[in-house]
Amino acid sequence: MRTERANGGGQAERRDLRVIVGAAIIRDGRVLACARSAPPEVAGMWEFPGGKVEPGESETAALARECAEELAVRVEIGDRVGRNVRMAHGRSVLKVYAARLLHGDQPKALEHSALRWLSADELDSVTWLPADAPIVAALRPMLST
Ligand SMILES: Nc1nc2c([nH]c(=O)n2[C@H]2C[C@H](O)[C@@H](COP(=O)(O)OP(=O)(O)OP(=O)(O)O)O2)c(=O)[nH]1
Repeated sequence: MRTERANGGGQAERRDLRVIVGAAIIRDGRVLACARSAPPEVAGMWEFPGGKVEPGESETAALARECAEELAVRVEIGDRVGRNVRMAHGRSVLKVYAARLLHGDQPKALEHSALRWLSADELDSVTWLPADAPIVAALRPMLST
């Protein structure tokens, strides 16, 4: 039988659901997009920095950890961007949060093949991972032109 629990929003969520968090890091009206370097099926496609939330880890802690590991930056996590996006036949969910860089840190592509700061007009200039489409749409009005 499927085990369910109430999450903060009061909705039922599967206990075995894998949560993947992403950071929409915004600076001067642009968002940081990152090109995946692996695996081969998605290499060259663009995403928000982030990754899987580890057991017992909060979503914001996971984001801070992933941004440090992938980009060598410290971030402040803000509001959610867009909705929960179900992936992998419903076994995982992508949640993206707005974020800003702290202490003047400059992102370095430690795990990605490229980084780009995109304005609202440039959001469609890269090929995002398919699950990111509704997030990118929600992000557009948040980037000043
Ligand atoms: N980080 C990130 N992952 C995304 C996005 N969109 C999207 O579909 N994904 C998918 C790609 C992967 O299947 C999964 C994230 O897994 P990952 O392999 O990057 O996670 P991780 O850093 O924890 O990796 P690992 O420790 O397991 O190697 O979520 C996005 O915008 N950001």
